[in-house]
Amino acid sequence: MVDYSVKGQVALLEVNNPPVNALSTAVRTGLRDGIAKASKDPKVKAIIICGKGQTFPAGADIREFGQPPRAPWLIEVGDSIEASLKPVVAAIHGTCLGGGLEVSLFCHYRIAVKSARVGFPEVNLGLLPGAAGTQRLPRLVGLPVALDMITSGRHVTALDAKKYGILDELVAGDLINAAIKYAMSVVGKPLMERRLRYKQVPGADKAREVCEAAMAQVKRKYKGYEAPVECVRAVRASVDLPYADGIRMESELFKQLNASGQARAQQYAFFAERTVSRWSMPNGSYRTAKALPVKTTAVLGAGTMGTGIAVCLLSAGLPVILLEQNEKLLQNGLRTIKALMEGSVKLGKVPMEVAQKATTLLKPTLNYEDLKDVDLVIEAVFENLKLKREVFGKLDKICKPSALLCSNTSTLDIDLAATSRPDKVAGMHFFAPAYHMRLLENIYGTKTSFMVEEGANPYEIDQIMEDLGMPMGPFKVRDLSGIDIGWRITQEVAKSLGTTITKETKYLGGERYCGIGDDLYEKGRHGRKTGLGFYKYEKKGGKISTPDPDALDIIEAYRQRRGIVKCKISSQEVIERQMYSSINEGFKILEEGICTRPEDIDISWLYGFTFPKYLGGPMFYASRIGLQKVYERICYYHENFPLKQRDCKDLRRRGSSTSGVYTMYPALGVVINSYCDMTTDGGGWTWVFWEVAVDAATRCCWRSPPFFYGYVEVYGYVEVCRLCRGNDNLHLLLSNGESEMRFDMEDFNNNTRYLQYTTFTVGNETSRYLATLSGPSGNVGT
Ligand SMILES: CCC/C=C/C(=O)SCCNC(=O)CCNC(=O)[C@H](O)C(C)(C)COP(=O)([O-])OP(=O)([O-])OC[C@H]1O[C@@H](n2cnc3c(N)ncnc32)[C@H](O)[C@@H]1OP(=O)([O-])[O-]
Repeated sequence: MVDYSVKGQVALLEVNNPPVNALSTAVRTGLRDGIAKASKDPKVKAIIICGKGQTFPAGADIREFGQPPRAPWLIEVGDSIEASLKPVVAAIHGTCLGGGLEVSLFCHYRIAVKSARVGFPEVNLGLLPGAAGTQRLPRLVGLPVALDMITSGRHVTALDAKKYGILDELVAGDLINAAIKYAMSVVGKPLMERRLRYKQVPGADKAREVCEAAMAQVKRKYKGYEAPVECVRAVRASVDLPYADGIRMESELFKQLNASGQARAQQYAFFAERTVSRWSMPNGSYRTAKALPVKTTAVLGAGTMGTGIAVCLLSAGLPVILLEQNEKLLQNGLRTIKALMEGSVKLGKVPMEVAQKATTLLKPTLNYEDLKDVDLVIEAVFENLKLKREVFGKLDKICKPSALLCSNTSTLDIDLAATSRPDKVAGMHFFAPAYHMRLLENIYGTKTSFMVEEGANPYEIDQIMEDLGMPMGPFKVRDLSGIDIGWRITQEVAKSLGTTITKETKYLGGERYCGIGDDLYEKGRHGRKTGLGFYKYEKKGGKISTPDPDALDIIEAYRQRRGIVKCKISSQEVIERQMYSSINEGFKILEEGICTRPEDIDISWLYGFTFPKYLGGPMFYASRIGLQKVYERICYYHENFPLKQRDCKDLRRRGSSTSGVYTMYPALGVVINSYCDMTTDGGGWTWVFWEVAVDAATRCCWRSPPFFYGYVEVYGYVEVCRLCRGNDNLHLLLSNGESEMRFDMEDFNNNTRYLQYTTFTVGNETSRYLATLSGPSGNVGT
């Protein structure tokens, strides 16, 4: 894991743990032993620590966080590096992150290539740098930079890192040769002043103001997140306490965070994000699919979504033809794109050169003929089926046969596009703002406005959801995406059902219908674009929202017209009704096979709706609350606030049976009672092989992802079972949310079948656990 060699008078410790050289137990051991060996070798005058392959260590091995910690601790390894009597140089390339950056801060010198990046991303995993990073970085760069880096988790370029004083030198050409030369140049120089533990934090006299301002900022910016708050506390200790006490405090705070549900959720989100990229469908998977080349694109419609999508494509360096139906709309769209590009440059999201190039890549047109050679067309016209069908008809005639014809529709059936090339037609639903959100997906939202109908205030609902960590409440989102868009969608839905919406419509397609949006629409309150929606804005297209008594009057008039008696809805109920209906919908999506893994749903929420990562996503959140409890509350809401037109009084009874109960809420109940399947990853490995016996009934709820790790809920006894592939073996992790049990499967590398049969105790209940593994050459067994 750490390759040791001596080049002339320099010992080279090369971390060799692909893919990212994570600081696993074996790597930590290798570094400790390498330093000891080099220290004893009289030929060696200096030591270099670097990474083999693509990067310097990118951090601790995240997969080890859920396991009992194993020595040597990173901080002990670091202490031995710092104590070395021979100079130690960190030679950095790739990403030097988290524990990797901590290792480099124990070194006496740090040099890097220009393309390298450094950072402390622990905060994104619900943690803080726990191997002296919070005590050593401030000593090197001062509080403001340290606080910014540690609380934001951002990656810093090598150029900036040199400016801040993190790096001593940037080198060009071969890194190892440059490092050897550099190491020899520092031999004999005093090391004491290079040992950060002995330094004072620069600007310590301003510590109080700086830390208080940072604390206020993280509380505002990262509402609900624990880690940024503890990061500030730990950094402050670098000034308030002697080094050793600061380290102790850092360690305490690290342990506290690591044991919290938030860290677990954020680490789950990290791996879930990687899991969902390994998609698989009946006719192929990420392994077999070949990407179609897209060199030229076109966007139809220069409204809010069309311009956003154009900015997204231009920012990726793709040429875009923007088509509109008349010159006025086209010019409006061009102005919007220019303003959005300028805004993105100001926010540092798009480099200036990219924005400048975008002006040459954008071609406006009113003529469909100009689209004949493009590889990809994204239609973003009004949500009107007739119009969309017309557009697709034209595109089908004009565009080359290989062109992909995509629709940004959020609601219409893509199969209705009616072209001669259905295999080249797809839905491509961007989330607003399209140039900012990382998700291209479609998961249906919540049923919030029911609550407003019953008496809740939209501003309170938004505040509650924002306090939970959502960047925008659901009503601000509706104003952003356009109340007129929602209105058009429901008109189309009604049309497709052969009906029309009136002031009295209470159900549409058998589901409860809320007409508050229609009333706002009729008053010209179309959201941000008109300066009025649920909120009032400082101008048309403005961003500063303020509650508007006129909107509340419209809502109250609506209630009176409908004879609805206003009732009080508590914060807890707002959260439950928002979250649980989404969770229920998530289980329905799994049950219907639209998604195969809970991670797919969670990632859609994390990136589509900016769901707070510290909760992990709605499905993960459900697992933490406990499915039994979630299910009971769903039953309660279903009985008291039915979303469907028909009677649902017998839900509780039916929900406990395995026969399908497909009304709005009970999907969860159905999935609770399903069994976990065996699956294969398409590459010859079989991964899911468990059966958990809980008395007579086996109750698993989540299907395991067909890849290297997954989660399975075992109702009533164990919360999470996780199958992980470590670097050199396979293990299974069982957890009840507080403690975890690990089962190693050491025969994995020998491709032999392995049977593990054991008993374990969780919450005073003893269950039997049986797991069987087969390698590529074996058969699946149970
Ligand atoms: C007390 C000590 C305190 C220290 C705390 C820390 O250091 S906290 C840590 C602080 N560090 C961080 O938070 C850095 C987290 N990592 C990253 O941000 C990115 O991975 C990257 C920028 C390093 C590379 O991006 P990229 O797009 O080139 O690649 P990619 O993202 O697709 O990953 C490739 C594979 O590597 C895997 N893997 C990655 N990192 C780790 C890890 N640390 N561990 C284990 N595994 C890790 C990843 O799961 C994936 O595996 P898969 O799915 O193929 O089986």
